Amino acid sequence: MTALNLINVTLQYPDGDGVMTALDAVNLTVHPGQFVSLVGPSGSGKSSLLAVAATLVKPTSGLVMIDGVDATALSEKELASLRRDKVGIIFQQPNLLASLTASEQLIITDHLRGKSLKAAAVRAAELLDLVGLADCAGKRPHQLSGGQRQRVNIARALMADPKLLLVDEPTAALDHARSDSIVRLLRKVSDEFNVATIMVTHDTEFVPLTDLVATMRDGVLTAPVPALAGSF
Ligand SMILES: Nc1ncnc2c1ncn2[C@@H]1O[C@H](COP(=O)(O)OP(=O)(O)OP(=O)(O)O)[C@@H](O)[C@H]1O
Repeated sequence: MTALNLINVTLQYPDGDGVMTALDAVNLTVHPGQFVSLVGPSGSGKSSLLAVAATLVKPTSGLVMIDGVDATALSEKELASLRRDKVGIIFQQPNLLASLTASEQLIITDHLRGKSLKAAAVRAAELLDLVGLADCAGKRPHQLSGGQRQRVNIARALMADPKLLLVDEPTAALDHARSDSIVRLLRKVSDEFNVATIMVTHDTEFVPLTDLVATMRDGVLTAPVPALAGSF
């Protein structure tokens, strides 16, 4: 079973009298445990691809298969539960709730899914430990560094045990050392959780930590190639 399969996906926006093609017949297959870098110039369609894969934006045409389910055939309600159960989304800015502790940020997501508070608290503690924040469980966002907040963000995205992790510029707000450790953490998460991860990045130096790299240009995606140093 593939975690994500985009088949001939085209996304167009109205643009004056015509249309702007943000995604042009994009095909992409990502298997469980694969870590894919998505690179390309500004405005080439990377965020559009993530939004379509996250089922937040419906493509103009084509299929979006997540864990074997065709998301383009689902109702809004079915899509919301597919997203909640199968997709973890990590944006550049963590968007943590200012009044909640690190642990509560995680617990609340599981509680909203109908899990018991006790089970959610156990899972939250495990995940905070995994991301290296066992000592920070009781801290609120303003007591954490930028890198620590991004780690909470990653842990929160893992609460549902997603099949697909979509990560948009996770290192954009971080210095080099913190960026490196965040990408290494995502590598570890992909391996240990067998989750398919797509990371949009401008930092091509971190691409070799991933398995494959795909390049976007004017809405067209090149087939992914092995992400070896110097290969892209
Ligand atoms: N909601 C929208 N309405 C109209 N056009 C849009 C919309 N969202 C994106 N676009 C256009 O689609 C194209 C692709 O944008 P997108 O944000 O996906 O690129 P990107 O590669 O992620 O760029 P960046 O690296 O700057 O974030 C751009 O020309 C953008 O202006």
